[in-house]
Amino acid sequence: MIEIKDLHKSYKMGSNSLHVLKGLNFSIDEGELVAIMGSSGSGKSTLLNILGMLDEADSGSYTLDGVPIKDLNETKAAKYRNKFLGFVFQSFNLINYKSAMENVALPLYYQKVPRKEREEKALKYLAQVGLKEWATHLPNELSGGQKQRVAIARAMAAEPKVLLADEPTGALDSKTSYEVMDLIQNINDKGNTILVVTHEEDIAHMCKRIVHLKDGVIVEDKKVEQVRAAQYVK
Ligand SMILES: Nc1ncnc2c1ncn2[C@@H]1O[C@H](COP(=O)(O)OP(=O)(O)OP(=O)(O)O)[C@@H](O)[C@H]1O
Repeated sequence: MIEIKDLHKSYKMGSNSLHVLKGLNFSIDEGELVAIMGSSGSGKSTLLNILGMLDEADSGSYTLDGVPIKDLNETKAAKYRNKFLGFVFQSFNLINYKSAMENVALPLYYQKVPRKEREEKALKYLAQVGLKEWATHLPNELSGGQKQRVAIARAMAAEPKVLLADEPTGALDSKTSYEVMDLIQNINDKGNTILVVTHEEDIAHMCKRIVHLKDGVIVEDKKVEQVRAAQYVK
């Protein structure tokens, strides 16, 4: 599903350059649930932004579902991104003046899905994250965990093959974090490929594989022998 080879990324800072990703290699198969771990500044978000086609590497290759990303022009890249990738962020990124249902329906609006169909779909995805009865509520009437579940429903409504989650539990207490990870494990069980950036060990151990970044290089890439079921950690 995802293959990167010798990926490099630097940021220019005046006359200096900060080499953030230093030749990363890995491949991720369809249906994997992978944690990307590392301390602050190790390059996790930079990597996720490149995988999410929100940023480009300086060199190396990135192939998504068999297509080399470099070969796509801007329009094709945007279409490809919308089709294949869903995003979840630490700060939820919901639109405050839109209801939970309208937030979930938003990607469908951009896909030009007719109104009735997108409302039905939005309700279906809200129901899947256990929030159907909250459909008409605004984000500020929801708890942090509920907001993140709306954000996950919104990402899933576009039916992406790959879900990229950047610190999805970073703003949540432990109990709520586990509820969100339980949802992520359930979505993965249905076949979606999911990458979760985290710096929390216990969250990483709820994934099936951990890729550990340090100073822009992969220092460890291991299968989790006993994946923790988030459902039972309360
Ligand atoms: N747009 C940018 N311009 C300049 N430097 C940047 C930019 N984005 C990130 N950096 C720097 O690149 C390094 C890696 O940042 P990145 O956000 O990828 O790390 P991270 O592992 O996700 O960190 P955190 O856990 O704190 O979010 C950091 O030193 C950061 O300051």
